[in-house]
Amino acid sequence: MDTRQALRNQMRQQRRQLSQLQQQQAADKAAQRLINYCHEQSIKSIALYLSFDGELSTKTAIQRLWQQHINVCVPVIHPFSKHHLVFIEYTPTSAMQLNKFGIEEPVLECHKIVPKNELDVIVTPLVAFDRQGNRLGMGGGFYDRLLASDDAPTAIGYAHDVQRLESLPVASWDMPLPCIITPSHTYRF
Ligand SMILES: Nc1nc2c(c(=O)[nH]1)N(C=O)[C@@H](CNc1ccc(C(=O)N[C@@H](CCC(=O)O)C(=O)O)cc1)CN2
Ligand SMILES: Nc1ncnc2c1ncn2[C@@H]1O[C@H](COP(=O)(O)OP(=O)(O)OP(=O)(O)O)[C@@H](O)[C@H]1O
Repeated sequence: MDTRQALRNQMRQQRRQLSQLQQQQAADKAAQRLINYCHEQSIKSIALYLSFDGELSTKTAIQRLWQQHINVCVPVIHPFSKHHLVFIEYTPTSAMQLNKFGIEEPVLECHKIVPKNELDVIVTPLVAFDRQGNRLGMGGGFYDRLLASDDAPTAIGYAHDVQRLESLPVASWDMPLPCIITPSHTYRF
């Protein structure tokens, strides 16, 4: 198994071991940091992910973004373009289903698709990050592909503190992040 895959397994296990209480407290603290970031950057439209596999929960953040009338979108796995995502408007009344990975996503309705260049920021999930802002994801290359195009908006990371490492093995296609929010820090790179 290569180093990146070994690291993924190890870091995914770490975040899954956090208790429900730790998860809840982490989600609340990170949400406050994300709201501050959105105010500072005058964000009106934001993409987040819907958490699974011990990821830092976005639930509190999404509730608060809705209260502030910021448009929230979440990724849906593209039905036929392999390893691509589309972003769909997400509201308290969205009809939901599970995708092939067991992650919640809104039912894909074309008129709810938001082109990525209409988003002010994309909050990416990650498995690990390092002191330079490098990001290791689940291994599908979904976010790397998305962020490689010229019209992609700023992407920031959202993760537990335990997902931080000194340094990550970097691949040529990896897109480093300018900002990563954890429950206890807002890192700028
Ligand atoms: N919450 C969330 N949503 C997301 C992502 C994410 O990382 N987090 N993704 C970010 O890219 C995309 C999904 N990417 C994924 C890539 C691999 C696996 C996964 O569980 N792989 C299994 C093997 C599964 C299989 O082959 O059927 C594994 O590694 O154990 C899950 C999601 C889109 N949505
Ligand atoms: N911009 C791109 N264009 C085409 N293929 C890409 C691009 N970026 C990554 N890939 C491919 O995607 C695969 C997975 O990449 P990688 O292991 O870096 O994913 P990841 O960052 O962990 O996952 P994700 O971005 O989904 O969270 C690699 O085999 C790589 O070749």
